[in-house]
Amino acid sequence: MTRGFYIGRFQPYHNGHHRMVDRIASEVDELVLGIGSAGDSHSRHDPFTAGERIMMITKSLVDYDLVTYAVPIEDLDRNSVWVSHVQSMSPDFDVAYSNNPLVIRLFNEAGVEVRQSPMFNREELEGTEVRERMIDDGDWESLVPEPVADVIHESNGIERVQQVSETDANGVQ
Ligand SMILES: Nc1ncnc2c1ncn2[C@@H]1O[C@H](COP(=O)(O)OP(=O)(O)OP(=O)(O)O)[C@@H](O)[C@H]1O
Ligand SMILES: NC(=O)c1ccc[n+]([C@@H]2O[C@H](COP(=O)(O)O)[C@@H](O)[C@H]2O)c1
Repeated sequence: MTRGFYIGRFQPYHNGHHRMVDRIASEVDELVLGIGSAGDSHSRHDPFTAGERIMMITKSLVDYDLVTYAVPIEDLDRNSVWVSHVQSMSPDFDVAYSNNPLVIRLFNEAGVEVRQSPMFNREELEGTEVRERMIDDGDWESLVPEPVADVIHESNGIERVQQVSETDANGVQ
């Protein structure tokens, strides 16, 4: 039995994340999705709450033949103990998945095996691109699994992203 751990901010969970999970699913029996920066929401960089991100992930993975757990992980000011913090919040795992150089370094230093994946269609499948399209009333829905679009509409997410991204009269965010 192998359990994996995949950490990301998932702001929002998009088709690039989904393709990575698809690939991970062929290597593990169970997967923990760590929802990073869990305390952050209502900003241009991090518009969605941990709860909304849990819904996006849970509904997108419902048809997978894989036991999944979504676990919110708040940020710490101390990188050197971050892996212990993650381990204290998550079910035990055998291997971590990430393409983020800091995350890879911290897990490796703590003796945890890390596997990377190729970046899938990174010109479009990037959280920043999805959020920019939301702000510009562009086609963001084709970049996310259908249940993610439903969760975002249900929580009036587009109106929120647009409003928190506005600058005030002085150009300050
Ligand atoms: N298109 C993609 N293909 C494969 N892996 C991806 C893709 N997009 C993101 N990832 C990986 O998924 C993990 C979580 O990514 P994250 O939630 O930061 O998304 P992002 O698209 O990089 O978002 P943002 O633009 O908001 O920083 C990281 O390891 C990241 O490298
Ligand atoms: N010291 C810390 O709190 C610390 C260190 C490394 C990564 N993280 C978090 O892990 C997540 C990594 O995900 P991304 O690959 O999506 O950036 C982010 O939420 C990031 O803030 C936190």
